[in-house]
Amino acid sequence: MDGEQPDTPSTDSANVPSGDSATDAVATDEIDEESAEMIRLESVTKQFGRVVAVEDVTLSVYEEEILALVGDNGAGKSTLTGMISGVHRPTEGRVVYDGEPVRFSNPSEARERGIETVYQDLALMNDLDIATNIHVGKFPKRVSVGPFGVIDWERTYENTREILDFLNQDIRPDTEVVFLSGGQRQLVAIGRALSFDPDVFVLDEPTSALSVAGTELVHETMRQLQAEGHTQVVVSHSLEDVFDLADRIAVMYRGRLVDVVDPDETDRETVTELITTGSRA
Ligand SMILES: Nc1ncnc2c1ncn2[C@@H]1O[C@H](COP(=O)(O)OP(=O)(O)OP(=O)(O)O)[C@@H](O)[C@H]1O
Repeated sequence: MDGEQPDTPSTDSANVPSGDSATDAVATDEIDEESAEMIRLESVTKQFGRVVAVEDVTLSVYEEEILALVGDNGAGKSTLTGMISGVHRPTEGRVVYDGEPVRFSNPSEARERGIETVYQDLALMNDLDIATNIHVGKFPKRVSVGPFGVIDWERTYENTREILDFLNQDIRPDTEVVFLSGGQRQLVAIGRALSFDPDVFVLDEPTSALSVAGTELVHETMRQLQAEGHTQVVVSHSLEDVFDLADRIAVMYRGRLVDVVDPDETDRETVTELITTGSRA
């Protein structure tokens, strides 16, 4: 807020909040020096009027990693991811994407650069089929006269078949979404994001409403996205999710980033403590 933080932290300090040497030791040790930095949030602050939703957060996201963002209600997770996905602009600080400072005005600009967000409320249209849900707003068109064009349904269904194949779903593209399980619906939402061919996925609570089987389906897909080279930032309330999936866990508390931990070297009690008190016991 007061600009005391340097604008450009060193690579070592780019993953951790300042002022906690124990934290620094954990967070820097686990970074693979070969990993390329995909996103760097540099001292970002976001204020809504008098509310400081995010305060002076510095955090890097590395290529092909799954970074989980956890924190209590109102901790600032959505606001932070919103600054990556173009929903919010930082009040202070900056976002560096693929080595270049960016200032997205809206999610479309982030999408153009390869950042795609999958929201928790899927907003799928139940009575329409999978292909339509995936392509709505961007149907492939056949050559036509005038501004409207004619939808190329053959390509629409072919594209959808390819996406469903990638997702290992043996479902017809013309299946109405109402007939799908919760997990499959979430995969359709991921499939829609996938159709933009992004480098980075920002996933907001992707399994919060799902059964155990649905959760596993989404986890498998996220692992597959990772294997295909995608970078993922996932907001989650579920420590089970986070410990199962994440390469690193970033913990927010009252707008601040309080720690970045390696799930293989941390237990759930420690992360719960960080979420609820902002520090380790
Ligand atoms: N558009 C907004 N206008 C005003 N205040 C906002 C706005 N968006 C978020 N806030 C406030 O900023 C703070 C952080 O909210 P945010 O939604 O980022 O937290 P969160 O960790 O995602 O919470 P949750 O887990 O409940 O979704 C909260 O105090 C919230 O009320």
